[in-house]
Amino acid sequence: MVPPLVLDIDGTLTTPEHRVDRRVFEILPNWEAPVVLATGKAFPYPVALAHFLGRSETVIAENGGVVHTEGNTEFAGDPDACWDVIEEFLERGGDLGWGGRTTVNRWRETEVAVSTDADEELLREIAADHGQTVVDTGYAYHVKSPDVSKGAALEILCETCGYDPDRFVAIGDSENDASTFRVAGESYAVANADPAAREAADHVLSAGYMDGTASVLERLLVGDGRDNAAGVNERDGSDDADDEDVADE
Ligand SMILES: O=C(O)COP(=O)(O)O
Ligand SMILES: [Mg+2]
Repeated sequence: MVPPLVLDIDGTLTTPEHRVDRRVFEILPNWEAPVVLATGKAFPYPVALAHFLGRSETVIAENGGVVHTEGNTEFAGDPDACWDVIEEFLERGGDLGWGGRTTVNRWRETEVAVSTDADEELLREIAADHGQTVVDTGYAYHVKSPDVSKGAALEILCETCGYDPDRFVAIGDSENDASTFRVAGESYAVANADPAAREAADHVLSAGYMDGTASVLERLLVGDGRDNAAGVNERDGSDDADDEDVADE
């Protein structure tokens, strides 16, 4: 029996060129347990991906600012405060980036995404002054409420759906996945993960992007069990035989 999954999108289900990897459409449509897409992207993106996978729209978007399951959508965060941060950031010479009018924030409901070309120090200073925080996902700086996270959203979603969070296997690549890793029963950081994700994960994979994710999913499918899925070395440095999927700790 495969476990339920909570999967990040950018950097985890994608290629290094930021495209959704074809294996997502080979493996996930028939996964015989819940699949939760948990992303920093705006709400429509995981909904569309779930739809085109032929799966239920059970998604976490905007770093936990949106929790959506069939028929129930919950929002968290303070978008007005986030936009106040942006207004002051622009007044003080900051730039949202993205080359002007884009869809990056068009459907975002609870936070604001700023290009990683922006003045990070100024953005962080102003966000703190407004009681907000900045999360760097490697794809964008997200100005968001500090008490909003993917992990907190997973707990809400599990409560709503009657799932046990400890049954979930989580895979991700950046600091916005660390809270998910702390809630899920088992967690994997792909090789391209940032230090925060690597530190929070139970296992760090030697393969990056969807190569790493697929190595875990394929192991779970053949019934290696969660203890022997890719990333078999426990963080406690047990002397399991090195697995080709596991980075040297
Ligand atoms: O949109 C981002 O900045 C990151 O998205 P992700 O959480 O799916 O990696
Ligand atoms: Mg990611």
